[in-house]
Amino acid sequence: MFFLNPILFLLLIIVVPFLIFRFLSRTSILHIANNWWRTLADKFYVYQLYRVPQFNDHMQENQLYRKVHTYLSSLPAVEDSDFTNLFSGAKPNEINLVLDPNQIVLDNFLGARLFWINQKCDGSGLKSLVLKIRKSDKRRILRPYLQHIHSVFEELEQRKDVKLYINVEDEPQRNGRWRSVPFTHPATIDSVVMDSDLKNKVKSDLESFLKSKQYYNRLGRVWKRSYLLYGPSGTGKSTFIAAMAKFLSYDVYDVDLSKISGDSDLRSLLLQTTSKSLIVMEDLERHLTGKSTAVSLSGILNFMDGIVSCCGEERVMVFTMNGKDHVDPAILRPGRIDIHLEFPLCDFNAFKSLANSHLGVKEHKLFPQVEEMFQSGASLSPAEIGELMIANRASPSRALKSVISALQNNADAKLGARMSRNGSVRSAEESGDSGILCKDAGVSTVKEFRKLYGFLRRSRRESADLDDKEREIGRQES
Ligand SMILES: Nc1ncnc2c1ncn2[C@@H]1O[C@H](COP(=O)(O)OP(=O)(O)OP(=O)(O)O)[C@@H](O)[C@H]1O
Ligand SMILES: [Mg+2]
Repeated sequence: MFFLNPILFLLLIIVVPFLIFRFLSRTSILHIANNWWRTLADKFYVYQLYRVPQFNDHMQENQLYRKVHTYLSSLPAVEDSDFTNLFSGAKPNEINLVLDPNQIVLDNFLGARLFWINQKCDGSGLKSLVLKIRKSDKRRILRPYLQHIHSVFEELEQRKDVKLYINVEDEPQRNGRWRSVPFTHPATIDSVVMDSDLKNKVKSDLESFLKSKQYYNRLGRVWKRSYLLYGPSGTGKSTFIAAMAKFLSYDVYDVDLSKISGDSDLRSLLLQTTSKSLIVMEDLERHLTGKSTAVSLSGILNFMDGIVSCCGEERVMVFTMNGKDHVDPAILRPGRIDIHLEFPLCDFNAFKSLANSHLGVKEHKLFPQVEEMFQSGASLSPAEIGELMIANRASPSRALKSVISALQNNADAKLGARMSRNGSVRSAEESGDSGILCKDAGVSTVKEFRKLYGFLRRSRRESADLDDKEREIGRQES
């Protein structure tokens, strides 16, 4: 008999349940049964709910929401949940998991089960995270759990990528006014061409700012530092801002004043910025002198003083201008602007740094000619020189010649401008309107012109000679 054979019987009671379990585990039946059991067990507990909204009534960002959101996104439970969103990250091959509206994430802490529900209110579009916790666990768990979220968030912040936030037009149906993208600008403070002493001073100033929380608190001052970067176009102001953000590992908030509807709008935008951020206002003097923004001078002064910032914590403000001559001195006073950094046009030293970084050239036979051009007063921005070098990087000689000819054009243009100014001075003299000072200035200017004009003719000749020589060498080589 089959049942009397003990070996066959043993095989049957082991193999059959194994096969059944294997079949069930490959389908969703076990998973469904497990979920039903959990739902049923949950019915026997009383739960308490805590809502963490993204914004308060004044549309100021709730920092706890940001912390919880970052914490939840890092949990393996998000990966294991039945439904979640996948987005490509800033780095190649990086995939980010992003919570779906109404997704529930389960977390375990000190033996307690906690649920987070990612809620989106349909009418307003505002988001919030709802924590569901058993009442019996609440007293034991809640405080240490929130503390745990805070510590994990701080740890994640150390490793996070920097973001660039841009303010958009007011869209009430969307969340907040800032849109963010990963900030991947390649500039570093070392890659920006500027005086090396100045560079080191800025670095140590930023480093000491980072360590000065207690100091600012003791003084009762907002923990912030303000920089003014000023200089002609293409001298590296925006590039330096990117380098500062990278140095500090701070997010960048780029305030576009033309998209702000008034002082209160500027204030509410600032309330939505976070600490550890670099807040940037570019071309400030253009906005102040023109009609490109609805923000008033006093709105900007309040913003600079940081009195409107919610927590006044760890913010570096950077303003840029092409020149500060026509700017209200109230803006520039100490305390509002802590550090003034000038970004000048290239001199010969800056040119040599650019030649080194862009062409890999430390010395060249054309350098003396370039130096003479700078000494005569010709100048170009690092952006202009850098572009010429990049375009001709295959041939350093060609790159340097194109820089020389651009410097010559610049000198010609300056000469032309001064000649025409001088002409108008002379006609004013002839009409008897000018004072004695103008005559003196006219005489010295004529001397300068002669010097510059003689130099230009000489340098053109030298450059032509060099071209001939190179052509000759080229012919001989071929
Ligand atoms: N000092 C510099 N060192 C290295 N690169 C520079 C420097 N200045 C300018 N550049 C290069 O020139 C380009 C333009 O520079 P950037 O936009 O930073 O100038 P800017 O001063 O902000 O000009 P604008 O006033 O017009 O906004 C960038 O690609 C940058 O790499
Ligand atoms: Mg710029």
